[in-house]
Amino acid sequence: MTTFTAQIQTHIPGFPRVGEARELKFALERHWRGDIGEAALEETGATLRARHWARQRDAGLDLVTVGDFAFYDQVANHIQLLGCEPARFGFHAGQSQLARYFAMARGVAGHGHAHEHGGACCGHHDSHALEMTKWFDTNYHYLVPEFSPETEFSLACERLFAEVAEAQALGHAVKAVLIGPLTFLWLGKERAAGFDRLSLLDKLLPVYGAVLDRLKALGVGWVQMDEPILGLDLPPAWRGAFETGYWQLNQVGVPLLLATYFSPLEENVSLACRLPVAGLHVDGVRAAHELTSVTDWLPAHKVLSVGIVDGRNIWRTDLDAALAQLLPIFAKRDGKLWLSTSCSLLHVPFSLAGEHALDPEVKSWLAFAAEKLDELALLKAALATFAAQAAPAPTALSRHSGPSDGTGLADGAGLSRVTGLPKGSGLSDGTALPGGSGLPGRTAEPDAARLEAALAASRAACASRRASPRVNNPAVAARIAALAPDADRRASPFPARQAAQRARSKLPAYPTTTIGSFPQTASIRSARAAHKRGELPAESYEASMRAEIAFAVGRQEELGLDVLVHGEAERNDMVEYFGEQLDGFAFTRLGWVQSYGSRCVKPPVIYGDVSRPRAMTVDWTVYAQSLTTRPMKGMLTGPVTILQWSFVRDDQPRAQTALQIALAIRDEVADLERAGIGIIQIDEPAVREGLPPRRGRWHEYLDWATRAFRVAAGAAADGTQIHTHMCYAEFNDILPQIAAMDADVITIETSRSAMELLAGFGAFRYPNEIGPGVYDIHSPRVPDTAEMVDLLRKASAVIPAGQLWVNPDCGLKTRGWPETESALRNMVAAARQLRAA
Ligand SMILES: CN1c2c(nc(N)[nH]c2=O)NC[C@@H]1CNc1ccc(C(=O)N[C@@H](CCC(=O)N[C@@H](CCC(=O)N[C@@H](CCC(=O)O)C(=O)O)C(=O)O)C(=O)O)cc1
Ligand SMILES: N[C@@H](CCS)C(=O)O
Ligand SMILES: [Zn+2]
Repeated sequence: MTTFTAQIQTHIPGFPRVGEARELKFALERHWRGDIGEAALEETGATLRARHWARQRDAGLDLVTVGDFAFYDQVANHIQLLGCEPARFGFHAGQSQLARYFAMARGVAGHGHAHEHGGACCGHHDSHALEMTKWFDTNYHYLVPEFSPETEFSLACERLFAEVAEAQALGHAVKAVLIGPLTFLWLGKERAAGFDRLSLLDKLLPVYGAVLDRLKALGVGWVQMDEPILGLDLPPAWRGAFETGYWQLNQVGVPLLLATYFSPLEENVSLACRLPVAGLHVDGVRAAHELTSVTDWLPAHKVLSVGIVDGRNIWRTDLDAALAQLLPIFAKRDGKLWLSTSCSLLHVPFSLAGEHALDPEVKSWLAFAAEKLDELALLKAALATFAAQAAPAPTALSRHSGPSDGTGLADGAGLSRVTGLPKGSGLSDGTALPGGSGLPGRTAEPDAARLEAALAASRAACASRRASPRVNNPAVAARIAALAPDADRRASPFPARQAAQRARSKLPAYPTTTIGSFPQTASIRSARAAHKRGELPAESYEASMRAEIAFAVGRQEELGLDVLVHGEAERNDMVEYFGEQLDGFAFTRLGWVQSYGSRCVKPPVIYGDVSRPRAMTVDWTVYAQSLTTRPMKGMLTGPVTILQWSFVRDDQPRAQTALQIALAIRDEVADLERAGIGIIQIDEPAVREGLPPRRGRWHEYLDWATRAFRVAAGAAADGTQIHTHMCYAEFNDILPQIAAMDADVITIETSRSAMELLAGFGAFRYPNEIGPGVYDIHSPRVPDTAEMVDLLRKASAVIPAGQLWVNPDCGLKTRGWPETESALRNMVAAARQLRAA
């Protein structure tokens, strides 16, 4: 067994950094408010790192990961490490590196305040924060590096090396992690026309070399180089650059583990396998079907790290299935195998330990970051045990390193050809063994009984999830089976609907509206927190939310907006709020996941068929409408966004889950309509980020995703105006599909890409009405009227004026009231100027 355990190593690509109780969030916000200094913030960082490394070691992992911590974002860390901070932040002598870092992440306003984050705001004094965009298909936002022909690189920050030393001083075996040079360049954006950022590679590689030299000098055993772009459609020049780049980096002589995740490698399998590195990590969940070819192609002297535990979702691993997958690979790799999570655990919550309110059955189906560490340790122990039982020494396993023989196992290995598991192991008989659920820790090698009990507990949980009556709801299945083929079509085409809606609402030209949320003030949040703690009765909580709604409606009337919103005071989050009210969803108490900087979200868990037991938004909306004679816009989150920002069941296609959510939203639309609401917005900001990494699969996704939206909206009468809203992404490459969603009005974020996006909409001749965001809500800066008039004039040049709406880029929940009111006042004035002209 010792021989096998020595050859099986466990590690993770990264760990959540915000802390079990969001300690980092609170420390950051205190620091930004000026309540604590840098030393105290640094101390929080060091405490969290130490705790998280201890977690990894105590769970039994062989290596702890260093370099995954960041005070704001891991890409921003690399911008500082590699010395390519844009010069515009007015850095000055004596300014600390951390202050420079936050300036870059949050912007520096000329008027003495920091911006919350990116966006092309404050262009006139050019100190706006770096843009933020989605990290691949996750709900995490990274800061976008900026590149131009003048960009220079240098080893400019000691932080990574200090963290390595910190971990070593604590006695850990360290694997450092870096974003690889190709992925770093790919994620950046060119700030000069006609410039190709790949041309910077020659300048960048020596700096990576210097970083690796330093890590080597520190005695780091392994460096994980994250290159997830190997799972994308790469232009040939980028593929070629991997060969030259890694040849150069390999010269340093520190073992490199090339890490890919989120997507299969496909045509890049052979490239990834032959690069001159010491090991390759692959996503064993999303690229499970490639495990055999990678196992076959990867030269025998290299380490294969299989990301067998899902780092993107929260389901407990089916350990039997995982072992069945691993055993043949293990045999082919001569017993030398690394086990890991598919990707960094940044994307899952910290631990299930505090989830006392979660239904115990559902809870038993889940594994968050801490539990996933235990799963890895368990898989290692099981694999070593089975291998030891099957053969006394690794030499008895296959030495075969060529293409698969089909069985995946060497003759004489003594493993069942059906399951890949040793006969009598108890793994393949499906019986749930009694015993503790405690998974093995590092303190002692788990004895056979403990291992068997832990495996049995895992098996029982997976079996309970498969068989549970709460997962399948026959009424939902019946409704989907009976869904009319034209359920995704409105009764009439857009021109007829537009006429009916204009007759009903009688809005002026350039109608003004907002995207839905108004400031989520500290008093709103603390009222909700008190209510959740049981200290504020439901009636008092509801009364205070009604007062907030009345306040927001009053302000909007006073500002002269045309289409009002209730302001979303009662919503903790635009997805979680709906998840809490839908059947088939579970929600957590502490299941926070970092979204950007200090901001977190708590994604709900979709574990079963989705249905809507009762109306979710009607009372609040009707109350808001009762306060005004102006149209009140109902506010819903769309099916694709609810799907994308939740943890989704993996036992049926995502398309099916999206359709179930769509039917629930469809019923809400019908209820709002019946209650007299004539304008309903169905937000779909996450449509773009749901696109599969490979373009070849876009079509299939866009078909079901846009249909889900149309099903949600499809029952609305012609005179009911359906809006949708999108933000946080570039949309120009999916304009036909956005148009096919057939919303009557789309409000869309435009300020980050200036009016580039609108040019796309204009060129495409987007057929319905559009509200291009006329100001960036991510900054407290108040844009003046002239600036917004200018943007609207530019918009009118490409889109017929009769199609245009006037609104901010996105919701105002992260803003304060003073800047919100001033900005909206200027926005209404801008619309009036255009009308007058
Ligand atoms: C539009 N965006 C969203 C994304 N994903 C979502 N699921 N939701 C989104 O809105 N992805 C893309 C963008 C990302 N943008 C943001 C913007 C803002 C936040 C944010 O502000 N997050 C808050 C948490 C919001 C929340 O859920 N609040 C709850 C609980 C609040 C809380 O922590 N309460 C404390 C006590 C507070 C007190 O005053 O006593 C507690 O419970 O301990 C609520 O309002 O009830 C954040 O703070 O990070 C996220 C993404
Ligand atoms: N209605 C939501 C959309 C955010 S993308 C809001 O206004 O916050
Ligand atoms: Zn938005």
